[in-house]
Formats: sequence, structure tokens, C-alpha cells
Amino acid sequence: METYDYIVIGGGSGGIGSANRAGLHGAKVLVIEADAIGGTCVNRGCVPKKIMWQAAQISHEFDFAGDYGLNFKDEGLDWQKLTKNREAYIKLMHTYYDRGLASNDVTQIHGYATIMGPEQVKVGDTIYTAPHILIATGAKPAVPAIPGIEYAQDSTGFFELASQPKRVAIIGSGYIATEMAGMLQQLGSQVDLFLKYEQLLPKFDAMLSQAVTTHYQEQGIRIHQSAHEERIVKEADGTVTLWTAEGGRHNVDAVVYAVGRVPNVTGFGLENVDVQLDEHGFIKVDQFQNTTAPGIYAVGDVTGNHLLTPVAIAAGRRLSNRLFAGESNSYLDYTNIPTIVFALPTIGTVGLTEQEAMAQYGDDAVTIYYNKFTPMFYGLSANPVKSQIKLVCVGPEQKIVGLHGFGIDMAEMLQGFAVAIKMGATKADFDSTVALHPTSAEEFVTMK
Ligand SMILES: Cc1cc2nc3c(=O)[nH]c(=O)nc-3n(C[C@H](O)[C@H](O)[C@H](O)COP(=O)(O)OP(=O)(O)OC[C@H]3O[C@@H](n4cnc5c(N)ncnc54)[C@H](O)[C@@H]3O)c2cc1C
Ligand SMILES: NC(=O)c1ccc[n+]([C@@H]2O[C@H](COP(=O)([O-])OP(=O)(O)OC[C@H]3O[C@@H](n4cnc5c(N)ncnc54)[C@H](O)[C@@H]3O)[C@@H](O)[C@H]2O)c1
Repeated sequence: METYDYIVIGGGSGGIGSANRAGLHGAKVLVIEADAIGGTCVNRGCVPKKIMWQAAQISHEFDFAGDYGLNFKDEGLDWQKLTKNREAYIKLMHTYYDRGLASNDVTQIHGYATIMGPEQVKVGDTIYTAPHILIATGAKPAVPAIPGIEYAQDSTGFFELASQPKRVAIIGSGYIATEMAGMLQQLGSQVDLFLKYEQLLPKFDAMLSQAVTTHYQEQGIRIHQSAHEERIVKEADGTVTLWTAEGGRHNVDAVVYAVGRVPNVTGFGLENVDVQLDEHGFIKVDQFQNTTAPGIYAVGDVTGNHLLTPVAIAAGRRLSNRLFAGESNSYLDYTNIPTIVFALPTIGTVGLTEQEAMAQYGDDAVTIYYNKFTPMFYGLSANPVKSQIKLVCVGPEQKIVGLHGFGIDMAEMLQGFAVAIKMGATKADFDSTVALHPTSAEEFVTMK
């Protein structure tokens, strides 16, 4: 039996964030990870996704290089080189994580953890004990219940594809489907996108859903609205065919699905402690990340609240500040969390959508500022990708409760605006801020 102050189950974003912070505060910490260190984000999420997106973004910029008098010879995408370099980068990140944990004196073991009872976790034949146990086991792809789904890829399988699918069907309309569709189409695949409803990103501000759906259609992505996938058939030539209830028959090289995530809550002994789940199957936590079992906490995707890496990290760090640094009121405020969808172009959002603001404050209290413009990057082109931005303001003081943007560079623009909105900025604050010229960002402080 080995004793620690803190046992962290899961070495992903939330687990590592919390473990490192606890170690920094002097706690004796053990992280148990069954798979590769870094979890979903590093190995099969944000990182490989962003590398694929960057390849697509470079390709997009090359498309406009001719307008600048720069003529490059396009020899197409070398998928194997891109994926090989991507995996090498991920391996390098593993060493950064190992070093970070070691520098905070966090012990790391590779193995599958099982909770045996309060304060007790087993890996192999060894029992580890600690007064505080963190569950940071993350989530996995939800699987559509249709015959032949085993012939399709989830997002993890997508990153394992040995060659570029030249014709791909994507089922889904959330973050992952939107990101994959944009990057694959730009990299030369023909994309068919199967949406459950009318538009992509149906939970985002209507301006964003509309902008990306229309733009993708204009780019040649074939969008199948309100589609019902029925079955997938593997053909003798190795291709796959997706059949829809509407009678559609779509023969492609790969079907990829991204229809949400389900939490990892089974197979590691939750039944041995009083950890309750919510109505959606996620671990129930209070604002301090306490589960219903004393001494057991949960952060990140397994809790179902904003499935984003920085959220998991922030919740994990604040928890460790509370447990090991005496900061009794340390918790994560889940309001005004900024988020980027790495579509092509990018989509950024923080705060309330227009629809949410009207429901919360009443239509009359809400003022909307909207602008559509051509970013200067496209200024020399006959086919610009126009940006669209929106501010959602409430009350006579016009407090900004939502900021949304569709367009090139949104990803690098949003962070600073998120700080301002978190601090309670008003439209007058934006108006009184001197613009940066010539940029797209200046459009946010010059809206009429
Ligand atoms: C394709 C894709 C793209 C994404 N892109 C972004 C993005 O651009 N930006 C962003 O903010 N978020 C992104 N996300 C979301 C982000 O990856 C997750 O929100 C984040 O990884 C959640 O961290 P976590 O610590 O809760 O869980 P995870 O990172 O999933 O870590 C959980 C870990 O627990 C381990 N584990 C589970 N059970 C046990 C056990 N019993 N014993 C030991 N170990 C166990 C797992 O192996 C895993 O490594 C993306 C996700 C996907 C799928
Ligand atoms: N850039 C980022 O920060 C980023 C990128 C990727 C993923 N993520 C995180 O990972 C989570 C999972 O991503 P996701 O795209 O799988 O989920 P999601 O929750 O973003 O979207 C799932 C979508 O699938 C649709 N859907 C559900 N069942 C369907 C069906 N049978 N057929 C067709 N469509 C169906 C839903 O309408 C929904 O729009 C996201 O919620 C997000 O938090 C973040």
C-alpha cells in the first residue's frame, strides 16, 4: 500500500492541470493514466486537430497568393508527411508533460485505476490511498446506433486514417463536424455533411450558424439538412456507402461521425463509492467540483460542463488551490467562457447569444450591433471571405453580454475581448478604445 495526499485518475487536461498545481503547493500527488499522457486534447483532440487545421489554413492562404503576385506550384497534400510530422509533435508534447509533472514532484504511473472504496484506488496489485481523489477520466465519442457504424470512423479513428479520404461523409453538426468538414474540403476532399437539423452549430448565435452553413455550401460542401442516417455498408472495393432514411445513397472513401461525447464513468469502481451521476450520465458536482462522495472530486469532460481543455485545466487548478493552498473559496466561474470553432474561417464566441440575451433580459433590453466586412487579406481578391461580427448589449448602460465573430483571425482576436467582457465592459468602453489599424479586430471597437 502506498499513501499520497492526492490521487488523480486520468492524465488529461484536467488531471494534469490539477496534479501540477497540487504538487506546486507541496502535496504528495499521484497521477494514474491508462493511455498516453495528455489525454484527449493532446493525443486525439485539440492538438492533432489544430495541426490539420493549420495545414488547411496555409492551403487557403495559398489560394489567394496569386492576387499578391506570388505564384506557387501546388503539388497537393502529402497526407503521410503531414500525419507523420503531427504524430512526432505529439510525442514531443508527451516529454513536456512528463517534465512538467516531474518538476512539480508529481508521481506518474501508467495503468488503469479502479476505485476500491473511500480513499482507496487500485492499479494492478497495488493499492494507493489518499484523503483526496480526483476523477478526471474525460469522455469518449457517442456512437450513432445504426447498422454498419463499425465501418465508420469517430474523431479518434479519423486521426488514424492512413490516407486522405478523397470523398468523405461527415455525420454531425457540432464543433468536430464543422471543423473536419472545413479542413477536409480545403485540403481537397469532397465533403458531404449530414446535419440533424437545418444548420451547423445550432446552439451558437444564429449569425454564426447561418454564416458557416452558407459559406460551406458556397465552398462546395454538400450539406444534407435534417438528414437521418440509416445504415452504412462496406463495399467490395473497400469504399463505404451511407444510406439515409430520405433515400440518399452516398458512396465515399470514409464516413466520419461526431455526434457528441459520453462521459467515462464505467469500469473503474464508481459503484464502490457514493458518486452520483446527473440525468445525462455525467458526474454530478457542485460549484467546488465536489462529487456526492466526500473526498472525491471530478473535473473536465466527465462532469459535462463546457467540454473544453482550458475549462478542465482551470477547474482542476482551482480545486487544488482550495484543497492544498487554503483558498477555501477557489472555484471556477463557468460564465463567459470563450470558445473558438476551428472552422475555415474561424468562429469565436463568448457570452450570451442574441437569442439567449433576449430570453434572459427581454427583447427591449437588448441592443445588437452587427457588421459585415471584407478583411484586408482579401482586399486584392474578387472572391473575398467576408467576416461577420456581432455585439450583444443589455440595459441602458449597454453592457456587453455576448461577442460573436465569423472570419479569418477570430481565433487570435477573441482572448483579449474575453478579458474585457469578463470585467464587465460596456459598448462605451469599446467605443473609447483606440483602434488598431489595419486589422479585423478594430471593427469590434468601431461599430455603429
Ligand atoms: C477532435 C477533438 C477536438 C478538440 N478540440 C478542442 C479545442 O480545439 N479546444 C478545446 O478547448 N477543446 C477541444 N477538445 C475538447 C478537449 O479535448 C477536452 O475538453 C479535454 O481533453 C478534456 O479534458 P479531461 O481532462 O476532462 O479529459 P481527457 O483529456 O479525455 O483525459 C481523460 C484521461 O483519463 C484517462 N482515463 C480514463 N479512465 C481511466 C482510468 N480508470 N484509469 C486511468 N486513466 C483513465 C484517459 O485515458 C484519458 O487520457 C477537442 C476534443 C476532440 C475530441
Ligand atoms: N474547438 C474546440 O474547442 C472543440 C473542438 C472539437 C470538440 N470540442 C469539444 O468536444 C465536444 C464534442 O464535439 P462534437 O462535435 O462531437 O459534439 P457537439 O456537442 O459539439 O455536437 C454534436 C452535434 O451532433 C448532432 N447530432 C447528434 N446526434 C446526431 C445524429 N444522430 N446525426 C447527426 N447529427 C447528430 C447534434 O445536433 C450536435 O449539433 C464539443 O461539445 C466541444 O465541447 C471542442
